[in-house]
Amino acid sequence: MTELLTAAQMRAIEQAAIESGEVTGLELMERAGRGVVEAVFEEWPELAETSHRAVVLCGPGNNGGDGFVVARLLKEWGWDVEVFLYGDPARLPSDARVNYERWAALGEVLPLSAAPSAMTETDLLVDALFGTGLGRGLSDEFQDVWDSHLDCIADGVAIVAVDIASGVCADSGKEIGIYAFVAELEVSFHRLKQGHVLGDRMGRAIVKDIGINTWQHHGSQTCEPVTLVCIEESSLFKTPFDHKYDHGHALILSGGAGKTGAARLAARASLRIGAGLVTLGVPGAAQMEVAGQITALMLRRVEDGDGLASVLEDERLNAVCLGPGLGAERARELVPMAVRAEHTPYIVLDADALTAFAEEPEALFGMLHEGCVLTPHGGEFARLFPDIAEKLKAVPTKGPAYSKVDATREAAARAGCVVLFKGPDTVIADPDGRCIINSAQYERAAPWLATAGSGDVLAGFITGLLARGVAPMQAAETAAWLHVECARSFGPGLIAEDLPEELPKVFRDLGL
Ligand SMILES: NC(=O)C1=CN([C@@H]2O[C@H](COP(=O)(O)OP(=O)(O)OC[C@H]3O[C@@H](n4cnc5c(N)ncnc54)[C@H](OP(=O)(O)O)[C@@H]3O)[C@@H](O)[C@H]2O)[C@H](O)CC1
Ligand SMILES: [K+]
Repeated sequence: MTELLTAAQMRAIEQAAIESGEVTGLELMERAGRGVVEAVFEEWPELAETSHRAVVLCGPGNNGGDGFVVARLLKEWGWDVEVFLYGDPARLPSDARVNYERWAALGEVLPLSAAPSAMTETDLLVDALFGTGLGRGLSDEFQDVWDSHLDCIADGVAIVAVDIASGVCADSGKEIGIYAFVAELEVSFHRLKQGHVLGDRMGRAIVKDIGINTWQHHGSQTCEPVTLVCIEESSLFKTPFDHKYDHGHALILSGGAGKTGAARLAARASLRIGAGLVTLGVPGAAQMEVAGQITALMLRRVEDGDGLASVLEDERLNAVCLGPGLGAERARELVPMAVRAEHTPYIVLDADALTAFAEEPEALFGMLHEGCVLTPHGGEFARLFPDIAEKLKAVPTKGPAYSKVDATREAAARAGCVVLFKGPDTVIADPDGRCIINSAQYERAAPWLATAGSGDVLAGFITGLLARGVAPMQAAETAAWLHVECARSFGPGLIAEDLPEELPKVFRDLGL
């Protein structure tokens, strides 16, 4: 399980490790600097072959301290290294100060204002200005250096950020202020921070171990760390002795004539992910249209709320999906029936089933229960949780900033069920605060997933897993992960119809 930490959690872990006597702060700083150099040579092997030039920008805290270690190690490697410091050396924290002195025995430290001219002729730029201690936006004093770093990017200079690019909030991934740096490579320590996978991050983040072995959970930390999705293949297995009813029966409600495509996509996805049976619930006017399009899927007429209530008396129907192509009016009538159905444990609400309650979200939340899963994209999220979306959208002036993790946790607590907030950084939270991120960034980037109907397929995947008896949180995370894997496996040219059809290949690759 890959944990992602906040700056406060990382500080608590570091503090606990130092207090336990396991390691000193100075040792951690040395390992951090060494990790950065190793990572640079792994990322750009040509830089390890001969000596080169480096410019190291150091800040006033321990991030700057790591920078002095990097400078010393590169110098010892035979490089030509120039170091620039923002701030007063006398005010550096003690470990950073020690490394400042160690560097000062080898070379000069110039003020940051002198850096731009050196930055025009470097092979490597090391951004060690600010890390997890970023408290506010960078002031105009940084403008020239920031402009020069843009020139470095344009010139193809290798740029590495120590921990995280300076000016980027480690908790939220948001840029604080206007002078946030960009780095091709970010080298974080012990664990990635939440900010490395939230937002539209550029570059690539990797983790270097700095020898902190124990997870010390501090009393001051109320939340367990967020993790990256980790799927359990065992929840997807079928045995030769299973009957189709052992894998549940999903009901996907469709909209009227001419609007049935989205529900059919969701239904196909539910079937492919392994629900034993999948039925489309359609109004009479759309029956012929749907009947002509389906084979393994079944069809039931669901005209209105009463019709749905009577269909749901069948206890074998254990998961219902409402939203894709449903239409707001039909959603307002059917959603209350579905969430209140006595024998139906699992409900997925997507698209129209969310938007239909934009005027009265509290009425919706009052009906929901722990078997429900909401799957909003950004727009739907803002309609249901306008105040939370407002906080998330606000331009931050200080760190740590309100993050998509904070927003999703707050939404799940308010709704009283699992909320899956879509994006390249899909965040999934349950009402207890458990939170997981499915990152489709870096090596898992899936740009072709942004296509019409892709969300309907995701809703169908979740519904299918719920029908199979997978618990809501795990169903949401497994579905989100498989959704990205299908897109990556198919590759360019992907359209939503391809996603369920790619699932057998993804399953085979998982060894199912
Ligand atoms: N956690 C670990 O295990 C290790 C972390 N290391 C490295 O240390 C940094 C975190 O160090 P820290 O000293 O806590 O924070 P920073 O270096 O990021 O920055 C703090 C100083 O910066 C000042 N600050 C903050 N924002 C601004 C700003 N916008 N403009 C100017 N100055 C700013 C802040 O001053 P204050 O006035 O706010 O108090 C501090 O002086 C972590 O990222 C790692 O790189 C270890 O070395 C290895 C182990
Ligand atoms: K940095």
